[in-house]
Amino acid sequence: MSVLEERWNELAEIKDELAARDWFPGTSGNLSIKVSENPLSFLVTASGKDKRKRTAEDFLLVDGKGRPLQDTHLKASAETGIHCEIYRLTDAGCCLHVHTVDNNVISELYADQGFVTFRGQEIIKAFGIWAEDGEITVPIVENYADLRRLAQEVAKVIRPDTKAVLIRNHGITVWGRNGFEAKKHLEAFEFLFSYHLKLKLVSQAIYTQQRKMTAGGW
Ligand SMILES: CSC[C@@H](O)[C@@H](O)C(=O)COP(=O)(O)O
Ligand SMILES: [Zn+2]
Repeated sequence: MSVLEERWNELAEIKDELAARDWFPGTSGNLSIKVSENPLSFLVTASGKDKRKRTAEDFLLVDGKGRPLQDTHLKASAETGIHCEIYRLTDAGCCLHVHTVDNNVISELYADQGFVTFRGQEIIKAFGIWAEDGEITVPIVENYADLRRLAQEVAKVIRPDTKAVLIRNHGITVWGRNGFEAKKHLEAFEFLFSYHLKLKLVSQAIYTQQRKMTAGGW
Protein backbone atom coordinates (compact mmCIF):
# COMPACT_ATOMS: atom_id res chain seq x y z
CA MET A 1 0.00 0.00 0.00
CA SER A 2 1.38 3.45 -0.86
CA VAL A 3 1.89 6.16 1.79
CA LEU A 4 -0.94 8.08 0.15
CA GLU A 5 -3.33 5.13 0.51
CA GLU A 6 -2.21 4.55 4.10
CA ARG A 7 -2.83 8.18 5.04
CA TRP A 8 -6.15 8.17 3.18
CA ASN A 9 -7.35 5.15 5.18
CA GLU A 10 -6.09 6.66 8.44
CA LEU A 11 -7.95 9.92 7.85
CA ALA A 12 -11.09 8.07 6.70
CA GLU A 13 -11.10 6.09 9.97
CA ILE A 14 -10.67 9.24 12.05
CA LYS A 15 -13.50 10.86 10.09
CA ASP A 16 -15.77 7.87 10.79
CA GLU A 17 -14.96 8.00 14.51
CA LEU A 18 -15.63 11.73 14.79
CA ALA A 19 -18.83 11.27 12.78
CA ALA A 20 -19.94 8.57 15.25
CA ARG A 21 -19.62 11.23 17.95
CA ASP A 22 -21.82 13.53 15.87
CA TRP A 23 -19.07 16.12 15.56
CA PHE A 24 -19.90 17.14 11.95
CA PRO A 25 -23.31 18.85 12.16
CA GLY A 26 -24.59 20.53 9.00
CA THR A 27 -21.53 19.56 6.86
CA SER A 28 -19.26 21.46 9.25
CA GLY A 29 -15.73 20.35 10.04
CA ASN A 30 -12.62 19.62 8.03
CA LEU A 31 -9.70 17.24 8.46
CA SER A 32 -6.24 16.86 7.03
CA ILE A 33 -3.25 14.56 7.26
CA LYS A 34 0.31 15.09 6.06
CA VAL A 35 1.50 12.84 3.25
CA SER A 36 4.96 14.24 2.53
CA GLU A 37 7.24 16.61 4.38
CA ASN A 38 9.51 18.19 1.82
CA PRO A 39 7.82 19.39 -0.29
CA LEU A 40 4.77 19.49 1.94
CA SER A 41 1.65 17.72 0.72
CA PHE A 42 -1.43 16.73 2.67
CA LEU A 43 -4.83 15.17 2.19
CA VAL A 44 -7.69 17.49 3.11
CA THR A 45 -11.45 17.00 3.14
CA ALA A 46 -13.37 18.18 0.09
CA SER A 47 -15.51 21.24 0.81
CA GLY A 48 -19.19 21.13 1.67
CA LYS A 49 -19.56 17.35 1.97
CA ASP A 50 -21.55 15.47 4.55
CA LYS A 51 -18.58 14.23 6.57
CA ARG A 52 -20.66 11.44 8.10
CA LYS A 53 -20.62 9.62 4.75
CA ARG A 54 -17.63 7.67 3.44
CA THR A 55 -17.02 8.13 -0.30
CA ALA A 56 -14.15 7.91 -2.78
CA GLU A 57 -14.29 11.71 -3.07
CA ASP A 58 -13.83 12.59 0.60
CA PHE A 59 -10.26 13.92 0.34
CA LEU A 60 -7.93 15.53 -2.15
CA LEU A 61 -4.17 15.96 -2.12
CA VAL A 62 -2.93 19.56 -1.89
CA ASP A 63 0.43 21.31 -1.61
CA GLY A 64 1.69 23.59 1.16
CA LYS A 65 -0.34 26.46 -0.29
CA GLY A 66 -3.53 24.40 -0.41
CA ARG A 67 -3.48 23.94 -4.20
CA PRO A 68 -4.67 20.58 -5.59
CA LEU A 69 -1.81 18.34 -6.69
CA GLN A 70 -4.00 16.14 -8.87
CA ASP A 71 -6.48 16.83 -11.60
CA THR A 72 -9.81 16.96 -9.75
CA HIS A 73 -13.22 18.57 -9.80
CA LEU A 74 -13.17 18.59 -6.00
CA LYS A 75 -12.73 21.79 -4.06
CA ALA A 76 -10.48 21.70 -1.02
CA SER A 77 -12.05 22.69 2.31
CA ALA A 78 -12.77 26.41 2.56
CA GLU A 79 -10.54 26.40 5.64
CA THR A 80 -7.53 24.72 3.98
CA GLY A 81 -5.55 27.93 4.58
CA ILE A 82 -5.74 27.31 8.34
CA HIS A 83 -4.36 23.79 7.87
CA CYS A 84 -1.53 25.21 5.70
CA GLU A 85 -0.56 27.66 8.46
CA ILE A 86 -0.57 24.93 11.10
CA TYR A 87 1.69 22.67 9.00
CA ARG A 88 3.96 25.66 8.32
CA LEU A 89 4.30 26.67 11.98
CA THR A 90 4.18 23.41 13.96
CA ASP A 91 5.29 19.78 13.82
CA ALA A 92 1.67 18.72 13.10
CA GLY A 93 1.09 15.59 11.03
CA CYS A 94 -2.69 15.77 11.29
CA CYS A 95 -5.17 18.60 11.82
CA LEU A 96 -8.81 18.26 12.91
CA HIS A 97 -11.50 20.95 12.90
CA VAL A 98 -14.95 20.34 14.43
CA HIS A 99 -17.90 22.45 15.49
CA THR A 100 -19.49 21.28 18.74
CA VAL A 101 -21.93 23.10 21.00
CA ASP A 102 -19.45 22.81 23.88
CA ASN A 103 -16.49 24.28 21.98
CA ASN A 104 -18.70 27.10 20.68
CA VAL A 105 -20.00 27.99 24.16
CA ILE A 106 -16.49 27.91 25.66
CA SER A 107 -15.20 30.12 22.83
CA GLU A 108 -17.96 32.67 23.46
CA LEU A 109 -17.52 32.65 27.25
CA TYR A 110 -13.78 33.37 27.06
CA ALA A 111 -13.46 35.27 23.74
CA ASP A 112 -12.98 38.64 25.40
CA GLN A 113 -9.90 37.46 27.33
CA GLY A 114 -8.61 35.79 24.15
CA PHE A 115 -7.81 32.41 25.69
CA VAL A 116 -9.06 29.75 28.06
CA THR A 117 -6.88 27.82 30.52
CA PHE A 118 -7.63 24.48 32.15
CA ARG A 119 -5.86 23.06 35.18
CA GLY A 120 -6.34 20.43 37.87
CA GLN A 121 -7.63 17.75 35.50
CA GLU A 122 -6.09 14.29 35.02
CA ILE A 123 -6.88 14.36 31.28
CA ILE A 124 -4.34 17.17 30.78
CA LYS A 125 -1.81 14.30 30.64
CA ALA A 126 -3.27 13.53 27.18
CA PHE A 127 -1.32 16.58 26.00
CA GLY A 128 1.94 15.11 27.31
CA ILE A 129 1.84 17.42 30.35
CA TRP A 130 2.70 15.30 33.37
CA ALA A 131 3.29 17.95 36.08
CA GLU A 132 0.92 17.77 39.07
CA ASP A 133 -0.09 21.40 38.55
CA GLY A 134 -0.06 21.08 34.74
CA GLU A 135 -2.23 23.41 32.71
CA ILE A 136 -3.20 23.87 29.09
CA THR A 137 -4.17 27.10 27.36
CA VAL A 138 -6.17 27.43 24.16
CA PRO A 139 -6.05 30.79 22.34
CA ILE A 140 -9.33 32.16 20.94
CA VAL A 141 -9.60 34.22 17.76
CA GLU A 142 -12.53 36.10 16.25
CA ASN A 143 -14.44 34.36 13.45
CA TYR A 144 -13.49 36.45 10.40
CA ALA A 145 -15.58 35.81 7.29
CA ASP A 146 -12.46 36.55 5.24
CA LEU A 147 -10.83 33.13 5.43
CA ARG A 148 -7.36 34.44 4.53
CA ARG A 149 -7.57 36.80 7.47
CA LEU A 150 -8.89 33.98 9.67
CA ALA A 151 -5.88 31.81 8.75
CA GLN A 152 -3.54 34.73 9.53
CA GLU A 153 -5.19 35.33 12.91
CA VAL A 154 -4.88 31.64 13.78
CA ALA A 155 -1.19 31.73 12.76
CA LYS A 156 -0.58 34.78 15.00
CA VAL A 157 -1.66 33.03 18.21
CA ILE A 158 0.26 29.77 17.71
CA ARG A 159 3.12 29.33 20.25
CA PRO A 160 5.49 26.34 20.52
CA ASP A 161 3.25 24.64 23.09
CA THR A 162 -0.10 25.44 21.41
CA LYS A 163 -2.11 22.35 20.50
CA ALA A 164 -5.36 23.95 19.34
CA VAL A 165 -7.03 27.25 18.50
CA LEU A 166 -10.66 28.09 19.20
CA ILE A 167 -12.50 30.27 16.69
CA ARG A 168 -15.26 32.29 18.36
CA ASN A 169 -18.71 30.77 17.91
CA HIS A 170 -17.32 28.60 15.16
CA GLY A 171 -15.24 25.64 16.34
CA ILE A 172 -11.87 24.27 17.28
CA THR A 173 -8.85 23.33 15.17
CA VAL A 174 -6.61 20.80 16.92
CA TRP A 175 -3.44 19.10 15.77
CA GLY A 176 -0.98 16.40 16.72
CA ARG A 177 2.19 14.84 15.31
CA ASN A 178 0.02 12.12 13.73
CA GLY A 179 -3.62 11.07 13.45
CA PHE A 180 -3.62 9.21 16.77
CA GLU A 181 -2.26 12.21 18.66
CA ALA A 182 -4.54 14.75 16.94
CA LYS A 183 -7.63 12.69 17.83
CA LYS A 184 -6.39 12.21 21.40
CA HIS A 185 -5.95 15.98 21.75
CA LEU A 186 -9.38 16.69 20.28
CA GLU A 187 -11.11 14.21 22.60
CA ALA A 188 -9.24 15.60 25.61
CA PHE A 189 -10.21 19.20 24.74
CA GLU A 190 -13.86 18.30 24.25
CA PHE A 191 -13.80 16.47 27.62
CA LEU A 192 -12.38 19.60 29.30
CA PHE A 193 -14.99 21.84 27.63
CA SER A 194 -17.87 19.59 28.64
CA TYR A 195 -16.61 19.22 32.23
CA HIS A 196 -16.03 22.95 32.58
CA LEU A 197 -19.52 23.87 31.33
CA LYS A 198 -21.24 21.26 33.53
CA LEU A 199 -19.29 22.39 36.60
CA LYS A 200 -20.21 26.03 35.89
CA LEU A 201 -23.91 25.16 35.59
CA VAL A 202 -23.98 22.98 38.70
CA SER A 203 -22.01 25.53 40.74
CA GLN A 204 -24.39 28.28 39.66
CA ALA A 205 -27.44 26.17 40.57
CA ILE A 206 -25.99 25.39 44.03
CA TYR A 207 -25.16 29.06 44.61
CA THR A 208 -28.69 30.16 43.61
CA GLN A 209 -30.22 27.52 45.88
CA GLN A 210 -28.06 28.61 48.83
CA ARG A 211 -29.02 32.26 48.32
CA LYS A 212 -32.70 31.33 48.28
CA MET A 213 -32.31 29.34 51.48
CA THR A 214 -30.45 32.23 53.17
CA ALA A 215 -33.07 34.75 52.03
CA GLY A 216 -35.85 32.44 53.26
CA GLY A 217 -34.20 32.21 56.69
CA TRP A 218 -33.50 28.45 56.46
C1 LIG B 1 -21.63 24.62 6.95
S1 LIG B 1 -20.91 25.45 8.29
C2 LIG B 1 -19.23 25.12 8.19
C3 LIG B 1 -18.34 25.83 7.21
O1 LIG B 1 -18.65 27.17 7.03
C4 LIG B 1 -16.92 25.69 7.71
O2 LIG B 1 -16.73 26.37 8.92
C5 LIG B 1 -16.56 24.25 7.92
O3 LIG B 1 -16.17 23.83 8.98
C6 LIG B 1 -16.67 23.30 6.78
O4 LIG B 1 -16.31 23.87 5.57
P1 LIG B 1 -15.67 22.97 4.43
O5 LIG B 1 -15.43 23.88 3.27
O6 LIG B 1 -16.67 21.87 4.14
O7 LIG B 1 -14.40 22.40 5.03
ZN1 LIG C 1 -15.61 25.37 10.43
